[in-house]
Amino acid sequence: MEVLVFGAGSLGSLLGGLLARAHDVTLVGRDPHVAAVRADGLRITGVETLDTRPAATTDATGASADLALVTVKAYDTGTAARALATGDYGVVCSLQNGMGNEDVLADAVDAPVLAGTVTYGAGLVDPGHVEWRGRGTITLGAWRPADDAATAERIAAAFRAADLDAEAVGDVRRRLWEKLAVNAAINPVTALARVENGALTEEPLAGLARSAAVETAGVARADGVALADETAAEAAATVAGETARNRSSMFQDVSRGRRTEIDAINGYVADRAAVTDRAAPVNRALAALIRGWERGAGVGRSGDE
Ligand SMILES: NC(=O)C1=CN([C@@H]2O[C@H](COP(=O)(O)OP(=O)(O)OC[C@H]3O[C@@H](n4cnc5c(N)ncnc54)[C@H](O)[C@@H]3O)[C@@H](O)[C@H]2O)C=CC1
Ligand SMILES: CC(C)(CO)C(=O)C(=O)O
Repeated sequence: MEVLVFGAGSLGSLLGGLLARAHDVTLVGRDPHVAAVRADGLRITGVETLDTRPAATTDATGASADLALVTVKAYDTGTAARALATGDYGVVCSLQNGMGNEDVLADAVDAPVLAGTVTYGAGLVDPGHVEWRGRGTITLGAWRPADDAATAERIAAAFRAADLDAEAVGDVRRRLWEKLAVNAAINPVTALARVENGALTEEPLAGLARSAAVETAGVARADGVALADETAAEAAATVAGETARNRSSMFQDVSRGRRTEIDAINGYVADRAAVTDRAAPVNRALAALIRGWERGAGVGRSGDE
């Protein structure tokens, strides 16, 4: 299968490098990483060590592939969608955190759209070198009713052919909302308190994280997705415990003075709450605090706004 990975950062480089074991992969990213991959190939270390040679480019204009995976940060999805719209793809699949990405892609591209959640962990350590930080699962599903479920099965099988753990599911919207509840609970709280994920398993932060997750579940239900309060709260608590020594991606972004994915996480929950006439004071406050930090830090909002 020809696979184009749009967003060759941490996750895109890991998945692209692993997929290159079985497929014809092109990474779309930025220099100096792309230049390093073109010159010397892509090195994966960590869980396994692997040297691969996917193709790499900084410009996807007019490209084509059987599958386009989208692995940019959520604030870059609009740019990715516009670039993909100039090409020809059999399927487009978002593997990003947060909500709203699939709708942006579906509005732009003339192809079936899949949504996915990923629990693999990755970090770009140097140009041409990605660290594989944790095994996980890729869960895929058709985004719109018109996006055939058999397509999700076929793409999950393509991941498995490259020895990745992947499954197709019929309830991908619920899976995305559950992951959203986890991220809404863990990411801003750890970023603001500057603590590892494990700090959310006890007070004084456990109650705050739980409130964010439960509130997200209520908004999901108002949006037509059956996510119980306790399922969301338990998912957040379980992930915080299982990733106790991790710094969440938002904590890492804030520590490095980089823009966060707050708009697609707590910001999305607060926006959907407003549309459905619900209050979401916890998510709204967390979003305001992180946006306030971004503004104070002068973190660029040059992406899609
Ligand atoms: N890193 C991880 O372990 C995981 C990340 N995720 C999610 O995956 C998404 C990506 O995360 P990361 O890989 O950590 O971010 P990242 O910032 O490391 O990678 C994104 C890459 O996309 C590139 N990019 C953005 N716009 C581009 C454009 N127009 N043309 C070419 N390249 C472009 C950036 O240069 C960057 O290298 C996020 O939504 C994140 O929440 C989900 C699960 C695990
Ligand atoms: C699940 C969690 C919270 C793990 O750190 C994550 O997805 C993130 O950091 O963005």
